[in-house]
Amino acid sequence: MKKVFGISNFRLCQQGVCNANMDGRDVVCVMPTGGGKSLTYQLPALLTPGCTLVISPLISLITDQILHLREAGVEAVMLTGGTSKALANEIQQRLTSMASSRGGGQQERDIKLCYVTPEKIAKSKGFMSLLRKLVEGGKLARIVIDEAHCVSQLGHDFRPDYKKLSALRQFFPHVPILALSATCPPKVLQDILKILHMKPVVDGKAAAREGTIYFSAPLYRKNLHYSVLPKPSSAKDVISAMSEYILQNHKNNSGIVYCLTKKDAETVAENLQAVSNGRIRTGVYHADIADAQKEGLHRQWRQGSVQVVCATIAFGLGIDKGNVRFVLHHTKSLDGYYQESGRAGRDGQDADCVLYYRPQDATRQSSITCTDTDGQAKLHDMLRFAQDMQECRKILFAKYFSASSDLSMASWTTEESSAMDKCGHCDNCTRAPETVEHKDVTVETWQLLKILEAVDAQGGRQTIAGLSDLARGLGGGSFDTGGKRQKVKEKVQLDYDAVAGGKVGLSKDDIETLTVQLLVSRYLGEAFSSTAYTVNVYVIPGELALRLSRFSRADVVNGKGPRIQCSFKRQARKVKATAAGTKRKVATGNISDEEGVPVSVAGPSRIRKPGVTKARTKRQYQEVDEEEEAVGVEDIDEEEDEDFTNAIRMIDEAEPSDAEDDEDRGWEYSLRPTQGVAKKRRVSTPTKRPSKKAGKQYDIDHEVISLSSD
Ligand SMILES: Nc1ncnc2c1ncn2[C@@H]1O[C@H](COP(=O)(O)OP(=O)(O)OP(=O)(O)O)[C@@H](O)[C@H]1O
Repeated sequence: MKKVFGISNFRLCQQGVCNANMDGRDVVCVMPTGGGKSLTYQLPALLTPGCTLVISPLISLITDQILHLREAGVEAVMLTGGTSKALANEIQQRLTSMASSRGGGQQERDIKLCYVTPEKIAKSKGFMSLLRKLVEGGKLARIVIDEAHCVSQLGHDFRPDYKKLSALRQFFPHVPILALSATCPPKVLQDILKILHMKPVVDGKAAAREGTIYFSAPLYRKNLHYSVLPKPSSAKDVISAMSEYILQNHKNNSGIVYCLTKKDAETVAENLQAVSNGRIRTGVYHADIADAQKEGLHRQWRQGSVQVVCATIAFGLGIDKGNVRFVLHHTKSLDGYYQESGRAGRDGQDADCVLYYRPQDATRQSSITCTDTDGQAKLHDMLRFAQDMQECRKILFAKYFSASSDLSMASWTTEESSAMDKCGHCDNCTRAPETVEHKDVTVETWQLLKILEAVDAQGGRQTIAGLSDLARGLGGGSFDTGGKRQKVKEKVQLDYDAVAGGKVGLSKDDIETLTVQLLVSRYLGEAFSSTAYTVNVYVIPGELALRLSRFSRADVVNGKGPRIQCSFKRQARKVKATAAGTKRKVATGNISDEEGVPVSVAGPSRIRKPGVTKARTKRQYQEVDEEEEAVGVEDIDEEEDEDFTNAIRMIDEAEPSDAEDDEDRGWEYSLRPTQGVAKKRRVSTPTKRPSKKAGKQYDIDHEVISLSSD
């Protein structure tokens, strides 16, 4: 370990996993991203005769591992769709000669680790035939399945070809399997065992000879400092904020900016470099970037000639660079935020994981996930997390994962602290008290509900931003009837006193923050209107609205009905946002300035009017290994072939149909670019009345309407 990998001590459960591996056991090992899973098979691979087969989901991940191993002088190879035919033939010849060589010892030229993508197992009969020869020659030491949660549809990264890995145990029943993952809730664990035909888990302390040993390490990484920063409304200002953040806090540090779409990644990379006058050197990484370019960028980033990689999710699994000091995110799912933040601080040193958020993100994301109930629930989890200015981020993650994935709270317990102990170093733990105002906003909530009821009664509807403006009396206090009842849209004057006992006395930002809180707590709901061009998101009274709106204003003022509390961000003296790149006080107190005065980790709270945005996103694994049949082994065993084809067919048939052709998985929503249309052009009038039920989709496909981000 010291000589080859330069590592002096084992981390977490590495030693146990290595030992179990050397004992030829089936093992499932769950360690956080960056925990050190690779060592758990790379070290045993060097210490046992034969070749260790590693199945890994992405070419980028494999390339990275090969790079490391070659640097360490380890005989490691990869066989993927991108491997040239000549090289593939050479590798296969080496493996074939290993298979036929006598004796159990090791030869100098033996391939110790062979990395493949799952497609190789699923589709290449020749390769399976070669594996069989290795097994017959006693030269297949173990099979490692990295990111093993990809076999399960219950996990967040299901990949159809992973399911076909069940053929491995069928064909090679005596080769030990090591399944590795960073996120593996109990249901997913059961799925992994079932699909890979691994034996049931046995007690690790008194492990019977047969059975899988399960190792898990705490998910909490204390060197990662989570924070949510306010995101400006215009794309240009977001770039400026990021540039400022990087130059102030991480001027000479490597980092990643995760973006929702490929286009976003390109724009952010270009603009970040431009806005910083070239001081921040950026690169772009997404599925459409050519492999050679990806490798080049990865190399430059590792060497430090590129400082920041602006990337989609494609730049993720297995990216191993120790000194990543910051990871910035646009709003996305909590799972994604957690997973991708794991790229930071893998060397154990402090790193910042920043989420840029503004309440208006609710609208953009909602328009993407409107047809997907699961997606909507996840969005609300994210909004709750982002808006929370009190609870420790570590505890929020622990609660979220234990609820959403049945991960036990104990997964967050470490030797030093329990899962429910505050981390003491996230933004909420270090927030200066004067930068947050906790307020009873029951009356304001009642007013908003009453205003929405009045708008709804006139057939109108309001976006988050529109409601905020209307509630404060902007635009002369009038609203559009929306043309849902009448053929022609009309402006109607809102009688504030009669409807809501006056205008709402909160700022625009505060109303937007409150609106999002009311959305996630179901006092408000969302309605979507799809047009040929976009999906618009409106707020409507939610399923709990009547609990409050049935009372009169006087009753509410006098304490009747539920009480609504909300936290609002307040302006504080501007300081460096977080401190992984600067001084950090990792303690229970607040961050202090030079004079010891507590200061905020939050930026300015003012949020400007949103511009036009496009709602498009695409999830994950664009980098699927397409070609597999091309790698030719001349002497394919026909009988084996047939068995193999049958086995794969049976697995295929057992799969639910929705997983079949889902190579570029996940959900996708595309939006045609919209111009800043100033005026509404009415083609016809929709006939349906809006429902008060949350989530109702209006049928206005035939209407052409003007578009804004909301
Ligand atoms: N015991 C150790 N001591 C010090 N550094 C270690 C140790 N084990 C692993 N590392 C280093 O930690 C980094 C992360 O390791 P590795 O890539 O194996 O993580 P991982 O668990 O596979 O993460 P991911 O899930 O993101 O792929 C590597 O740079 C590795 O060299």
